[in-house]
Amino acid sequence: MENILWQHIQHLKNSVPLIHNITNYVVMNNTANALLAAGASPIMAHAQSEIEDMVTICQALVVNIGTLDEYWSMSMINAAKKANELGKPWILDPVGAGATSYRNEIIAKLLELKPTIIRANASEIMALAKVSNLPTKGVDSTAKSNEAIEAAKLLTKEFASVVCISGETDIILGKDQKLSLKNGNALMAKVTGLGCSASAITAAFAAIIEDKFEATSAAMALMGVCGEIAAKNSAGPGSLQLNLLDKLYNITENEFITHLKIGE
Ligand SMILES: Nc1ncnc2c1ncn2[C@@H]1O[C@H](COP(=O)(O)OP(=O)(O)OP(=O)(O)O)[C@@H](O)[C@H]1O
Ligand SMILES: Cc1ncsc1CCO
Ligand SMILES: [Mg+2]
Repeated sequence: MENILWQHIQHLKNSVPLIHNITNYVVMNNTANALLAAGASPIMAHAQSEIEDMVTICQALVVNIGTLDEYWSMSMINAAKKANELGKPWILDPVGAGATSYRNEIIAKLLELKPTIIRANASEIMALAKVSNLPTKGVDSTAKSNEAIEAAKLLTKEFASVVCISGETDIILGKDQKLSLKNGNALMAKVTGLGCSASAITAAFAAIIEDKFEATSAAMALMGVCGEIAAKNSAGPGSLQLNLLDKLYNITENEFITHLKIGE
C-alpha cells in the first residue's frame, strides 16, 4: 500500500490537475497554497454566472460550506449538479455540520446530489448521519474518529462512495474497505483550515485517480505525514502552517515511507 500511495503522490505532481474550489473566506489562501505545494492548480470561484463553465474546465470540484450564505449555497448546488452531469468527482466538506438548521438544510440538499467523497471531522460526520445527540462546538470536533465509524458507514451506503473521518486517526471508508492512518500531530488542529486543505488535496487526487478510496487515502496520508514532519520542526501554529507547505512541496519517498503509519 505504501508504494501505491507514493506513486499516486508522484502522479499528482506530474499531472497538475485544475481544481475548482467553492470554499470559505477563512481558508481560501491556505487552501490554494496547499494545492499548489502538493502539485495541483487551484481556482477559487463562486459567481453563479460562471459556475457551470468553471466546473466544465476543471478536473474536480470542492464544495466547502464553511462561510455559507444564501448566494453561495445556490452556487454550490449548481456546481455539484454540473459535476454530476459531466461525471466529474466532487468532494463535500460539511464544515460546522449540525451547528445550525440552515447548515443542515443546505447539507441535506448537497447530500441528495451524492458527493463522490465526504471529508469531515468526527462531530461533522455524526451530524451528517443524524445519529448524534452531541452538541457541536462549531467547526472543531468534540468526538474521536472511531466514534463516527457507524455514521460514516451509513453515509457510504446512502450518499457517497468514500467517506473520510479526520482527527488524531484518519479513517477512510469505502463500500467494503477501511483504512486507518495514524500520522499527523495535535498541533495541526491549532491551524485553521487544515481539514479544508485535506479536502482540497483529496479533490486533487480524485481528479487523477480512478479508485476514489485510494485517492482519499493518498491525500490523507500525504497531509498526515507532512503535518507530522512539519510539526516536529515548528515552534507553534504559525511556523507549522509554513513548514507544512514546504513539506507538501519537498517530501521525499524515504520520508514518506518511513513515517507512514497505516493502522488496522
Ligand atoms: N490530534 C491530532 N493528532 C494528529 N493529527 C491530527 C489531530 N487533529 C487533526 N489532525 C490532522 O489535521 C488534519 C485536519 O484534520 P481535522 O480533523 O483537524 O480537520 P477539521 O476539523 O475539518 O479542520 P478545519 O475545519 O479547521 O479545516 C488532518 O490531516 C488530521 O489528520
Ligand atoms: C473558523 C472557520 N469558520 C468558518 S469556516 C472556518 C475555517 C475552518 O473550517
Ligand atoms: Mg473542517
